[in-house]
Amino acid sequence: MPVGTQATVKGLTPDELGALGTQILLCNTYHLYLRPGVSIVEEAGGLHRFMRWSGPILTDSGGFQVLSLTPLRKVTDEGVIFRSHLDGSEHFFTPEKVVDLQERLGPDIAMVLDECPPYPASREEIEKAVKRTSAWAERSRKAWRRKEVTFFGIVQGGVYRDLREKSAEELVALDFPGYAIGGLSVGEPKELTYAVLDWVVPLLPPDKPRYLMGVGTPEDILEGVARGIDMFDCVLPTRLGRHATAFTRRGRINIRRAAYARDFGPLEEGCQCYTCRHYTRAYLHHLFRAEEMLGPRLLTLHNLHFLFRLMERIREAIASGTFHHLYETWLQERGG
Ligand SMILES: CCCSCc1cc(N)cc2c(=O)[nH]c(N)nc12
Ligand SMILES: [Zn+2]
Repeated sequence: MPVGTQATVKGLTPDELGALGTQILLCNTYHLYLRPGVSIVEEAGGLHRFMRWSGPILTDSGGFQVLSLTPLRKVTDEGVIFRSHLDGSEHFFTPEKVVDLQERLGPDIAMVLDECPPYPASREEIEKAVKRTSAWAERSRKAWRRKEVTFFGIVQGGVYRDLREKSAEELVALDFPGYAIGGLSVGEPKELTYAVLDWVVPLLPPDKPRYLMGVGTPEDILEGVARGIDMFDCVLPTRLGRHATAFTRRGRINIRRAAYARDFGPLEEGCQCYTCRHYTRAYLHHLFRAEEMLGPRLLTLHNLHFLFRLMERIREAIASGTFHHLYETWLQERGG
């Protein structure tokens, strides 16, 4: 799921996103609440009309952004007091308010307000966050009115097995249509990320979607799928694309490097994306050196295509019962 935080996947049009095979876009309640404001999106007829994207949209609740973007904030059992990273104005998010904001934005899937502690965090901090996250999830479930918007619960619990199991059990008891695993991809070692998945996924309903928030690289996606994850979001393909870094089967390349100045091959041999079918590494190298707008756009197109193609191959492999072969060969090739 490409991240389009402020109602745009940076540099790409909805037509380009559709042509790539994008399934769901992510937008961010925290950012849209601050700018342009929910009322303007509501007056436009909701997010799909405002940004001219007719496909599915998922919005994050903003809890994570408040904790990561705004230094001045206070978390209480009632909700989160924070200051805007734009103008320092003070705001107060409660689970009920965040449900209302998202019902007015009108995504297809919305995340309830959760508390995602930083990594590392003490067991006491994690315990408090799990308690709040479950209480807020229950309040969100009760405040949910508009059924065209599907709310997912978010499991927290840091890297403590018993707290992860407690959080999962309390969220599952609230019977959400889908579940996210939060509190990961916050700087913890990869082995711990995967261990948490081994603990939590078996506790989630097998017939409902599982969404691993904030992940990830091609390797992380394979590891996540191997542990039962269905949905991923990540800023990597777009953010790396804007900073001249392209995904390839053999790892990442930074196209600004002098080595590519006279390299007249495609970014990746065999890649069928628009960028690889039309342009050479030398041209992309030039665009970035010249700081031309087209450079970031073309690398973003390639990176998103690369991840979508990987997911397509994963689906095909699962359907044909050969996923673990794909998993083994991909990770071996990458020395992963
Ligand atoms: C647009 C960004 C979507 S994912 C943001 C995110 C990323 C990561 N890594 C963790 C969390 C989390 O624990 N809770 C919430 N609400 N969001 C998280
Ligand atoms: Zn390509």
